[in-house]
Amino acid sequence: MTLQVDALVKDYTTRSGLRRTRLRAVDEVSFTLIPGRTLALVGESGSGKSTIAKLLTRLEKPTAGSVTLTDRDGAKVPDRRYRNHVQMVFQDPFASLNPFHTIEHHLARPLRVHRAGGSVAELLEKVNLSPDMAARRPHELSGGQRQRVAIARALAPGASTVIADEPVSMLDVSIRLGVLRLLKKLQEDEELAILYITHDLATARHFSDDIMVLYKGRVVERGPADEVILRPRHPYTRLLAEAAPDPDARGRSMESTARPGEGYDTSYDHYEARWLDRRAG
Ligand SMILES: Nc1ncnc2c1ncn2[C@@H]1O[C@H](COP(=O)(O)OP(=O)(O)OP(=O)(O)O)[C@@H](O)[C@H]1O
Repeated sequence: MTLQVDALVKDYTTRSGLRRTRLRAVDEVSFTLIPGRTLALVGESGSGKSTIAKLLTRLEKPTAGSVTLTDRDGAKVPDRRYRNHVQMVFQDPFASLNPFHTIEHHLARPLRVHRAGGSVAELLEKVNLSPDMAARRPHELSGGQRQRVAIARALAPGASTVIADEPVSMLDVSIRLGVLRLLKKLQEDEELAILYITHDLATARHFSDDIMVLYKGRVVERGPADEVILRPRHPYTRLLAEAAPDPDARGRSMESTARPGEGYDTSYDHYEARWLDRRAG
């Protein structure tokens, strides 16, 4: 399945007193989500990222432009099947699961409704959770485990495309990497197409194939992840890149200065976790 987004526009009208003002939240945005690839959508607060997510998941209607899902043969997927294929993982794993229902309930329902095949145990295994989690309720799980359940629930209807809107920003820094790695693994094993929405350039670089930078509703830059980060062309991307340190460069300089047994562990994991930690603090 391929999700083709063409010249998408979303205008909002706001009122203050008698005055009505129109705001173009998304301005002629086009991109394609391809199986087995992750595209990062990066931009500051208010740049239009969540509006794009709402348009792709059909929570909102576009003012202009189109979103089309096509199968392997290039045939358009009918609207009634669109929702099975395009699923969302939200920022807040606490709000997105019903506290009164077990994990079993959360996962069995979409399996049944969409007759997608597979079992709750298989879904849990895909997201690296043990089968005994099924009997628990959301409050008995950690934030990371809940987000894994949210990902499993997105997969349950047989999703081919996942829109992940800041999927780790509310999680404890120590477990963010695990959840991002899981998404990466699913992208590869399940041939998922992922739109990774974030304001964080460092994780966008490491977990995405391509990056698209949004500024005031417009795409100002796009390309392979490394290229966008290392050779940003647009001044706004440069600003973002300067604000986010380059982990590779730091790793190299640490290696060259630290003697064996002292200083930092330069392995990617530790570095990234520390770096995320620092940002959070
Ligand atoms: N329902 C709405 N009515 C009016 N304006 C809206 C509405 N939703 C979003 N906007 C405006 O559209 C613009 C884009 O908002 P959006 O939430 O898509 O940005 P964002 O990049 O996702 O930001 P954040 O990272 O803070 O979530 C903002 O100026 C916002 O105020």
